[in-house]
Amino acid sequence: MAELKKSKALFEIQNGPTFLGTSFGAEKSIAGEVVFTTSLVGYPESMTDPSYTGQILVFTQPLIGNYGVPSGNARDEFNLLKYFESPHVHVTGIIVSEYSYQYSHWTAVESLANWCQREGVAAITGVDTREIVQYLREEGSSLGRITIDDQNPIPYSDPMKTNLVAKVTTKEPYYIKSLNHTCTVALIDCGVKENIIRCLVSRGANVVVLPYDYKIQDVATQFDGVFISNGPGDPRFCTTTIENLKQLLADQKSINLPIFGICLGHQLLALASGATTEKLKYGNRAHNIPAMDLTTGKCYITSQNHGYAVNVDTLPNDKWLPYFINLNDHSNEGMIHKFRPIFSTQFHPEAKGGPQDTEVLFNKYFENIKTYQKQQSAYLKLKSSESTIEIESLPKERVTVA
Ligand SMILES: NC(=O)CC[C@H](N)C(=O)O
Repeated sequence: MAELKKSKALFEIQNGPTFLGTSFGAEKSIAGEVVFTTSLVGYPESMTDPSYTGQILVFTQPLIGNYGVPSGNARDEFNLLKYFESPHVHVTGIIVSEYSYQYSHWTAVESLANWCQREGVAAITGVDTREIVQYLREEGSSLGRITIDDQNPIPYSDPMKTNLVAKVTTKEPYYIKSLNHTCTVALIDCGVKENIIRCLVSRGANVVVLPYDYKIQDVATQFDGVFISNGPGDPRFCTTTIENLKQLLADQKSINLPIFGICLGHQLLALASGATTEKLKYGNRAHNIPAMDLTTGKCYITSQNHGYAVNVDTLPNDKWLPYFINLNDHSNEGMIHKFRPIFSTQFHPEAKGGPQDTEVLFNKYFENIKTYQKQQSAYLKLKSSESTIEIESLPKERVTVA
């Protein structure tokens, strides 16, 4: 392992407090939106989750780095990344109270410091993360920056004012094959986590991953289901996806098509249905957030990472019902269509990290798919697309360069 240069680093919150600490990541000054997570483990998963693009992530867990970082090259039986949620780190910087200079884990191949340096991610240790989080909870998510040593500070900038999804979506469609194929799903990639794809292929779906702005409405009837992924930023910037989804929802040919959306996917589906979204004061980022299923009264402990939420009062109630509610702040956690096989959640049923209690929602999606397939074989003629994708010839992994 390379000797770690322990430069001084300054963390500043715009119009807020400043903290002097020690850099253990890339010697690169950065800026972004400061958010915090109260998750106890899972820093490799969180940092490679594309939904964190443009953000500086504060870990409230005081000791970070003690289990190192697993291999970003390891792949599972579906050729999906085994330990990461995408090939690269998406946070611009991380803030920890105490970085563990020693690490130990059977999957670790390098230290968190090494990884941050290779990935160009700023990292600062030796600051009071309790004080930072108290500030953010009072004042709300804020802009911040990390300045290394005597480098010039870079200007504060708000990543939420840009279309971040365009940055992280696959540049071309690609195709992941299941080992026990029963159906084919089109996944709209707004910054998809690897474990979402795994949850689909391991249940029997061949998954065609499409760029966020792909005209899904033109090809939807070629598939047994549509899935809308998680992703970074303000959902209202994803105008092309919202417009495409509007057209998909309005298309009579797709009236029985199962649709499932997670996190940003939920917000986009809500916007396409006529609802509005709002920015939460400081968001929900944790692995232990209680969400109640309003159709059963059952409560689940869920994995979350979001800064925006659907305004439940704006859901058109002739068609939609709120599905889950957050039992901490009572924000909306999902919606379900009254007559069609469509539902979505604000939390992450695929977890990684976090509890897998709500993974059963993928089973529900597959039940909807099975029903749809039966209907389709009865009315085979309906299943005609205006255009079709030559699935077998698509690349077999995420396309990261245009
Ligand atoms: N994980 C996600 O998909 C996040 C959705 C959205 N970017 C938000 O912050 O609310």
